[in-house]
Amino acid sequence: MSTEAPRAGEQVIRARGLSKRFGALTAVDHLDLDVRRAEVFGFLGPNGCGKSTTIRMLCGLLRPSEGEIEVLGCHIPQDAEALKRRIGYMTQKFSLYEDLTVGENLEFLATVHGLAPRAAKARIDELLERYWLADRRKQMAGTLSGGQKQRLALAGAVLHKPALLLLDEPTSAVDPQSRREFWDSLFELAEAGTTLLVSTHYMDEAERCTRLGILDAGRLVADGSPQELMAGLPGRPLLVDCAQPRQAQRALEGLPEVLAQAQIGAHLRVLSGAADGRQRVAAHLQRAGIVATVEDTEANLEDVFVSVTRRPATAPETAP
Ligand SMILES: Nc1ncnc2c1ncn2[C@@H]1O[C@H](COP(=O)(O)OP(=O)(O)OP(=O)(O)O)[C@@H](O)[C@H]1O
Repeated sequence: MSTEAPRAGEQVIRARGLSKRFGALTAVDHLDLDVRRAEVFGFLGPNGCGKSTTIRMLCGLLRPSEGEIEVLGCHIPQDAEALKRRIGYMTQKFSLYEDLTVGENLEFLATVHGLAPRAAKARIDELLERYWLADRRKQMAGTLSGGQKQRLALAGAVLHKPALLLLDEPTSAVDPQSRREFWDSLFELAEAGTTLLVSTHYMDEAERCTRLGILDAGRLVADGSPQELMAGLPGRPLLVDCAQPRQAQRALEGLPEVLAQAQIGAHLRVLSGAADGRQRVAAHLQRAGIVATVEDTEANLEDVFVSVTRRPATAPETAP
């Protein structure tokens, strides 16, 4: 087991054949995963596809049914205790002590991590400044706003300067401004050499990742940089603008030139597998009596998501 901090380009997470079964349900199904130092690796996938289960196995919190895991040179689950001192883990529930003040939450964590009192005080002062919480030090954590709780949870997760930070939907409970600020903080950490694995349902967040893994029903169905994944789309994306996108979607169902389609807002996005897909889709809609304009459009990550999972991405608050 290595105790050194990983060097640039060095592998931080390596998983092979990772599986987790809960009774008859296979939540994670023979997953291979490689994450290198200072990557911001985004984990995407529909609800229930196995993201949290995978993250919990990588942290050593959940025992795999099958497979090998090596994180920061630690073999999991054997070296799970040693690994816990070198990683940070944060979930959407934030895991704060609501009846302790902001300062007391961090002091408690400093004790857990065995920081000497003087070093703990300096580190806590630094983190309270960095995450705009200095004026909240004496406030009960339970009375903080969602964005403030999120910043306190991040401060707690990085208190011991972990080499790897695993974040499970850390932004699902906060507003768009707090989400952007939170991601700026994540990039600061990555620039300083921290490796990040973060699960999200937000495509704007996924676009900011250096690499993405998309899970579907426990399997890794896509892996690459956002640019690579968009360049590798199997068809051409089309934007269908019409008054009844659902009706248009039904009319196009089953056509051989339609590889995938999803309603995004008031539009229908169609992935066409034919060179003359735009004309064919327009003609088909016209024959079905649907008034629509069909345009070629730039590929985006939503198209990638739909093409590999056959479902539109759903942000947590809009999930069924
Ligand atoms: N302890 C458990 N016991 C039984 N089933 C479980 C347990 N934990 C997770 N599951 C099941 O495993 C599957 C994967 O769950 P997981 O939480 O990993 O998905 P997810 O991708 O993180 O979902 P979401 O995006 O909704 O958070 C789900 O069907 C879930 O119900």
